[in-house]
Amino acid sequence: MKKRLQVAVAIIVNNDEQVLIARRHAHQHQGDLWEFPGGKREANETRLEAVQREIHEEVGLQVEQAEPLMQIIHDYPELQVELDVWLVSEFSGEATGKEGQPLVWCPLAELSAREFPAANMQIIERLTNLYLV
Ligand SMILES: Nc1nc2c([nH]c(=O)n2[C@H]2C[C@H](O)[C@@H](COP(=O)(O)OP(=O)(O)OP(=O)(O)O)O2)c(=O)[nH]1
Ligand SMILES: [Mg+2]
Repeated sequence: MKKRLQVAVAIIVNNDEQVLIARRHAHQHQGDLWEFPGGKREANETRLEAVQREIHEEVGLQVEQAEPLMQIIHDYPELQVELDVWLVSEFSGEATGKEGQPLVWCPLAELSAREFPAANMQIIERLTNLYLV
């Protein structure tokens, strides 16, 4: 059986319609690709707690309010991921790459020009429809 990871992912959009993206380190799974910040949910936490913790740990922001956007199950050759995607409508703090990862506030219209893991295709489509159509 392939391993399945439950991953909390945050779409953080600022007032200039830019989305926070981070570059995954080369040695990580899906390395060198861009991602929406997030990570694996721990056994003792809710989905919301997971996204709040991951965002604080990785980019130093406080998630004040978030709504579930979509869930994606995607099979990579080596593992399966379940992305639990949240739309963060309110946050505080200044984004910094707490794990040394490059961060970019990327204009929504330019997201599709970046390389993301295959599982992210649907997210980018959804965001394009939500904001740009
Ligand atoms: N964070 C994030 N992970 C993604 C995205 N798309 C995608 O396929 N993934 C995959 C890559 C990884 O297999 C998994 C996330 O794991 P992770 O490496 O971020 O987990 P983590 O933050 O808990 O990291 P670690 O403590 O294990 O180093 O989900 C995305 O947009 N954001
Ligand atoms: Mg992570």
